[in-house]
Amino acid sequence: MKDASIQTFIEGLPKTELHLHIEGTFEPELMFKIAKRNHLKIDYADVEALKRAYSFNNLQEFLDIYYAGASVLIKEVDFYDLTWAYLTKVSGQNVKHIEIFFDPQTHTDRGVSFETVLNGIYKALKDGQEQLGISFKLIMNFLRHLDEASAFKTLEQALPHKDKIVAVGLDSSEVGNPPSKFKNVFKKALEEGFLTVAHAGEEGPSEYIWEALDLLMVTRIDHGNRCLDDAKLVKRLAEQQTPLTLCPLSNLELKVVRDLKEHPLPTMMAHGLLVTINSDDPAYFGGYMNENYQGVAQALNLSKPQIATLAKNGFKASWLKNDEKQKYIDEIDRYLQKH
Ligand code: HPA
Ligand SMILES: [Zn+2]
Repeated sequence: MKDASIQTFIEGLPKTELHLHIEGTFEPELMFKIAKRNHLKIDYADVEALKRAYSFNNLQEFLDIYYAGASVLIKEVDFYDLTWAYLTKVSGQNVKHIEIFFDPQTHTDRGVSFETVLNGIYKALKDGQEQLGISFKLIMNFLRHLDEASAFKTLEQALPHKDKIVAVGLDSSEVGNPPSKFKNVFKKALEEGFLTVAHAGEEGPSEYIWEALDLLMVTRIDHGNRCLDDAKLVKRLAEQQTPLTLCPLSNLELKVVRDLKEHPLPTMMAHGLLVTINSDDPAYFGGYMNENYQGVAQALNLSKPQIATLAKNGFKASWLKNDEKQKYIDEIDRYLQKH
């Protein structure tokens, strides 16, 4: 049974989203609509058949379906509609600030121009800021299963758009593609003034988290579950308050955890780590922000103060200015007192 008061508490809480792949918000209904208007075929007969395929044993099985889905995005308006659908969804969940990923190589490798992708996403984000009051930062991810030369080419394409892209990150197939593979391109990105983040320790070992910190100079670790294998690493992350962007429902669906009751979140909180809740690829993993909070709150029996701490961590871990962070943190404290 869901605790109604916890659910209502989560729904009303001001929230951030710091780990979200915009291509992972592609709902089957919209996918079929866009495929149709682009005269493209999807391998599944209908929405229901496609949804039945969303059953994964690991990250790679998910990625294969995720890249196939993204392949019907062709025009700027497609990227706009994708992003706008996400924004309207999370606007209804009281999400106030987002720092989200896009994967240019998924599209440029199919012949879609970098600007088509970027402009569609960016225009929707601007409209979302004006019409829905959601502030945003945009992060460009390199696909780690491709080589560093391809990442360099992508970085070159981003250089005229520093006004729109604030950071670079690293995603896709983790095991066998360590952060060190991309140290030169991240060095160049840092010299160009981009912030850096990286997926590390989702399926890959704790060594990859060390590499992300020491070679890619990341300001946040995306996932980071495996840090708990290494006490020295946990100490470092806690001392530096390096944020971890956790994604509970993603971890469950990709079998990173067997059950949400076994999620490492409480252990991480007990170690003083700055952990945040995020949705990763909500169209594929069965839930947006409220559902991710609700999932861990219920499975781990979290209290309202603990849930409020997670929401405050989201603002602390963001790249908002300090006074903006404080404004939301104060708002959450007042909200907690009233509820
Ligand atoms: O969870 C993820 N991990 C790695 N790459 C990804 N690309 C989309 N989602 C993910
Ligand atoms: Zn991710």
